[in-house]
Amino acid sequence: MPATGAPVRVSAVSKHFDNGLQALSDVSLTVAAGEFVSLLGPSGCGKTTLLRIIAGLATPTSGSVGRPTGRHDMGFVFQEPTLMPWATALANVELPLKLAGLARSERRARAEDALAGVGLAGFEKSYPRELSGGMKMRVSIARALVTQPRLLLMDEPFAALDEISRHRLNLDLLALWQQRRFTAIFVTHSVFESVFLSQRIVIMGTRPGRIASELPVATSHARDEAFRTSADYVAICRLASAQLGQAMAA
Ligand SMILES: Nc1ncnc2c1ncn2[C@@H]1O[C@H](COP(=O)(O)OP(=O)(O)OP(=O)(O)O)[C@@H](O)[C@H]1O
Repeated sequence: MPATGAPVRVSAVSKHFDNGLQALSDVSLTVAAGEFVSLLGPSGCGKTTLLRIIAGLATPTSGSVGRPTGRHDMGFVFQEPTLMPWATALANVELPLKLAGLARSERRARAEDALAGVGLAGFEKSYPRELSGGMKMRVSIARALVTQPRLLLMDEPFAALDEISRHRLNLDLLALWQQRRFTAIFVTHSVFESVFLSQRIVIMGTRPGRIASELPVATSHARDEAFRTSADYVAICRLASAQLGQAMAA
């Protein structure tokens, strides 16, 4: 039985780098257990810095973060799939379980399940060089989900993919989220992607990086391909674009 999502609370976080640059100013954000939230903003507004602070990969200069603390509670997907080129898809997905000391037979079974969950059954023995960009990203997602994390952090995971692959991965990610209900925080530059995927969009502005506004994606439309051409989608994209424009102008 997969674990359910865990809440995240970011309280008054600021971040100054050693070179004097202030990347984040007084950021507070609560993400409910099982919620899907996008961080949307222009380049340099501190999205990655905020995600790294939430992940515990960077420390805030002031403020605090509450997140699940178990060893396997968090999965991370980066823009680059960061796979080991010398290892098969299966071995790549097994890695977190191997590091955790799971027995070979169990980790193999769980990694096979995770690969099947992202539509890659039959590709267990493939090497990264034999896979398309979209398939490599699927392996990366399977590796992040193989420990059944309660929180999945994603930093522009689909930005380097062609539009068709990106749309397909959007749908597959949503299907995984609907099955497992992990909490998801998704960084993107794309208004369209943020509206398609999330329940709430947190819009960030620059100089210094901060939260400018929040927009609930209020729709009862199913998140399928038809949503992309629905009146709700178009209206919410328009609102998100306007708020992003305001955040960048402020
Ligand atoms: N280690 C660091 N030292 C100094 N400045 C940094 C460091 N890491 C990031 N920055 C700066 O902090 C600011 C925020 O960077 P960050 O990568 O979080 O933004 P972002 O919104 O994720 O941008 P992008 O969308 O381009 O990835 C930028 O001005 C960046 O140059």
